[in-house]
Amino acid sequence: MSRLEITQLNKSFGALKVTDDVSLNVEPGEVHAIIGPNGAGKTTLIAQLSGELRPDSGRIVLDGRDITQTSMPERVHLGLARSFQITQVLPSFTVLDNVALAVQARQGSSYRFFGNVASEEALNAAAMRALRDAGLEDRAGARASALSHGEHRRLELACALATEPQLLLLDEPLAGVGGEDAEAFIARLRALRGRLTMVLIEHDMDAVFALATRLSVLVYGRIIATGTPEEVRSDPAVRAAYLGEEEMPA
Ligand SMILES: Nc1ncnc2c1ncn2[C@@H]1O[C@H](COP(=O)(O)OP(=O)(O)OP(=O)(O)O)[C@@H](O)[C@H]1O
Repeated sequence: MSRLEITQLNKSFGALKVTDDVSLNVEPGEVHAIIGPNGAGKTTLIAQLSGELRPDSGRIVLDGRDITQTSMPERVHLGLARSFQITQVLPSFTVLDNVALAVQARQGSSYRFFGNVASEEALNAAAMRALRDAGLEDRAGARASALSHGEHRRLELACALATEPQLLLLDEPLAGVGGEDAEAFIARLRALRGRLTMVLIEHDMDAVFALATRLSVLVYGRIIATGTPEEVRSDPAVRAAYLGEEEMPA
């Protein structure tokens, strides 16, 4: 069974068709990148997957369950997390406490943050696991406001991981992140490959080709190609669509 099945999804803003009959399967453990020129409809597609936007028609199925009409919080509960959107980092809280709050949000009211030592320890242990996966464990005690931009993005990743998602939607995780920070981030995401399924939108083509197991290319709301990085890279229609836009690695 596919982790995610998107069938004939359509979404328009007025006369502008932004998602045009999109069908796509994402298999468990894969990193599926969605690339395409500016304005192709990538963010709009992700927003429909997260539940922020409702499609006009079509179906979204997560692990065999139709979630097309399911609310955003319920989707999170079902194992779908959108990084960089579902969590708001609290700057005056420590890195660890920020992630612990995200763990607590997943666990609902069954845990209390204060008052019960055992539950607090469990909360912190789960938060530390997420911090390790995001490569931020050595910054656990720092205030979130003291983090660099790259570290801040990894904190957001840790908060998303704290919800233990089956499917993680990553919307331009490397935006504004450069150099070593970007490399560290890509290494973290690579290490997570196979453990959870990811749908990735990213403008940095080197990162996309380093991470994606498969890619879909979106142009004017339509998927013009889906395949492995090699297949997509050599597809003439894809190269034509990218001409004069973003660079495709040779
Ligand atoms: N809420 C909205 N109302 C009207 N038009 C919208 C809305 N959101 C997006 N659009 C339009 O839909 C089209 C697709 O936008 P979207 O942000 O999904 O593209 P994108 O591929 O993510 O672009 P980018 O790579 O530049 O982030 C654009 O033409 C955009 O102006």
